[in-house]
Amino acid sequence: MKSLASPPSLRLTPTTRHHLPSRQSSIVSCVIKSNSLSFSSSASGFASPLAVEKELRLQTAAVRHVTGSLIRGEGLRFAIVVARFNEVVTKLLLEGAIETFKKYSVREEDIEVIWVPGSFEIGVVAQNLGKSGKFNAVLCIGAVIRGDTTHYDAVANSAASGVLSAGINSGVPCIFGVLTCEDMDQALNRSGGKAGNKGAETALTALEMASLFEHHLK
Ligand SMILES: Nc1c(NC[C@H](O)[C@H](O)[C@H](O)CO)[nH]c(=O)[nH]c1=O
Ligand SMILES: CC(=O)[C@@H](O)COP(=O)(O)O
Repeated sequence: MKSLASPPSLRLTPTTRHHLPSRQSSIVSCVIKSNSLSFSSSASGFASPLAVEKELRLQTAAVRHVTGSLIRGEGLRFAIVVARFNEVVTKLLLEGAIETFKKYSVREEDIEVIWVPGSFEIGVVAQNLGKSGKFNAVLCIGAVIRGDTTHYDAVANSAASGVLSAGINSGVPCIFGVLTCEDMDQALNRSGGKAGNKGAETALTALEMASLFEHHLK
């Protein structure tokens, strides 16, 4: 029995039995388990696993897969909206984001940083920047940390829906880099501590989305 990795376009139900027409007009039976194919027979009248593999490749070769690239940052322009609230955290997230942009060949002069009082204010500014037509993506950075009241939920949810609306209304990718944490420890862990730097991670998302729009969706 031979097993081969399933191409990404073949998302078939686990353990479903499928009949695949072969070029010699015989029928091949195979069982698809998660991401691999197991062929049940090679008796006469059945194509060999190799023939099936070839067949599958032929069937999926025409499907176009489009993703943004992380290796073409040069020439892309980014705005970063940063909340001053919990600045000790947001400054670290910002540093992570800028370092990442530079690592991926984004020029310093193509990065603009705009400070706002708190995460609640990010959305309206992101939308304005998106609509300006000057940027390929807008990265939004903030840190919402739970206090004693329900204020946390209002700010965190407004920040998320504000950034989402900004992207949809402007047609420019607006990336959500706002931490929503239970306490300062969690926030510091995510801004260069034990859990990495979410600012750096969201910069990668911004690069991928900017490249997707620039090279494929315009
Ligand atoms: N508590 C947090 C805030 N609160 C401030 C709001 O974002 C806003 O500036 C104010 O309500 C005026 O509109 N902001 C954060 O970014 N993080 C918080 O934890
Ligand atoms: C998450 C916050 O907005 C925070 O500053 C508010 O704290 P509290 O809920 O104690 O008023």
